[in-house]
Amino acid sequence: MEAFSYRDGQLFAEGVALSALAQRFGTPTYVYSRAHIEAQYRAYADALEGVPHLVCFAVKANSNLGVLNVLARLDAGFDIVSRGELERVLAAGGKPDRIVFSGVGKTRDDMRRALEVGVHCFNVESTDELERLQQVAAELGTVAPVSLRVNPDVDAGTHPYISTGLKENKFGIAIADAEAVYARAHALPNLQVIGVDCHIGSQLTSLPPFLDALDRLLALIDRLAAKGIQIRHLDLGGGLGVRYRDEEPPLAGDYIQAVRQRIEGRDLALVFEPGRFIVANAGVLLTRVEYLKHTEHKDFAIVDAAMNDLIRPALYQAWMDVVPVTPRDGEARTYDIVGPICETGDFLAKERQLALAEGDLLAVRSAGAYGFVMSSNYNTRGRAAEVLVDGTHVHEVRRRESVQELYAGESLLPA
Ligand SMILES: Cc1ncc(COP(=O)(O)O)c(C=O)c1O
Ligand SMILES: N[C@@H](CCCC[NH3+])C(=O)O
Repeated sequence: MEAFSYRDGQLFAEGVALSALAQRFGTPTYVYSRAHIEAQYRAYADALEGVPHLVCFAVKANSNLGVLNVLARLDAGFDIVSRGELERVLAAGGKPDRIVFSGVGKTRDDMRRALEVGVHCFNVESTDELERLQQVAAELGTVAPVSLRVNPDVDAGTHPYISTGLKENKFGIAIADAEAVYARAHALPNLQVIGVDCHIGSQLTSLPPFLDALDRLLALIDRLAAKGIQIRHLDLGGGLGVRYRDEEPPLAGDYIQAVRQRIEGRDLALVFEPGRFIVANAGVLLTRVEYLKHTEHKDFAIVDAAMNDLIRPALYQAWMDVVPVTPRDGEARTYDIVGPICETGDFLAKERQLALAEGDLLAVRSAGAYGFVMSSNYNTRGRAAEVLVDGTHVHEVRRRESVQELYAGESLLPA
């Protein structure tokens, strides 16, 4: 579904004009659509009907409590990578036994807390992590449910920074070593092997890499079964791409159908960890043009959002659509849309044809995933507000960071 659309010459988020949100909350502000988040979650959950499953939203994509709460109310699971994400999920009403804990650097403290609350599964990424988890679980007198994140060595065909399933990446346990590590996990008294998982990369726009990885994991599951190690769930991670510009990623329903066909006849539950797919197109970053600067070589629109608010263009040269909230008549020019930060890399978009005037509002689309969560205070800029639109209702799910908050917690040296 389209969460953001034009009516009466203005861009709306569901039933609310973005111009009204800018007036009420100021800019820059992230705006999310509840209906879109729900529809995207359901695209997974509905396609999985009839198979035991968990759709664990990857919290790293958007950890706003309001957003997590929308998903918790749908009984979603969550994929976390830190103690902070764990506490957020619990605060938002997520159930601990629907949480999978991923990440290559889990600390003892992370493990203790996750065991105390009773997460569904630890996705273990190395032998040393396995030994550490055994120790922590033994100290607590409990048993940790584990899955090994296997690196299947398939090329996800995505940006190298977000490709994770090749053997040169830091993630997971090489598939060639997996059987030995499973045997070790099986032998440790305070671990219970329940699953196998992989995550080969993000923003995948075709099915073959997913299915290739799946086939390798199924073969592994068979080899483990022959050794008496029963795998109960198969976690295929996240990674399903979305449309930023003209990509045509597979439909979630087709992806899941293809997976279901391949596991037919097996006694396996399915786990997925979608992040971007659920929230990317549920959000925009609303920003205002501060200045138009025309130089001999270029036209710049200097806006009040910057790379500290949305780093994807600077970090990955990601192309994100920028549209006027209230399109105006007049001559379009080719603008670079840049922020106020003292870095040449501080741009949101390059060479866009727009008719603009100072004070105009722009929306950076597809900003619901890896937007606010990757923001910083660089240049001592307060972080943006976040609001969630639900029909004609508006919830301020995070207020703008104040100037005072920017140095709270710091101190001068003693006199
Ligand atoms: C282990 C794991 N699961 C899930 C995700 C979510 O990925 P995406 O947002 O591409 O669905 C990631 C990030 O790529 C990840 O590292
Ligand atoms: N942050 C990346 C995705 C990273 C995925 C995390 N495993 C992006 O904005 O596209």
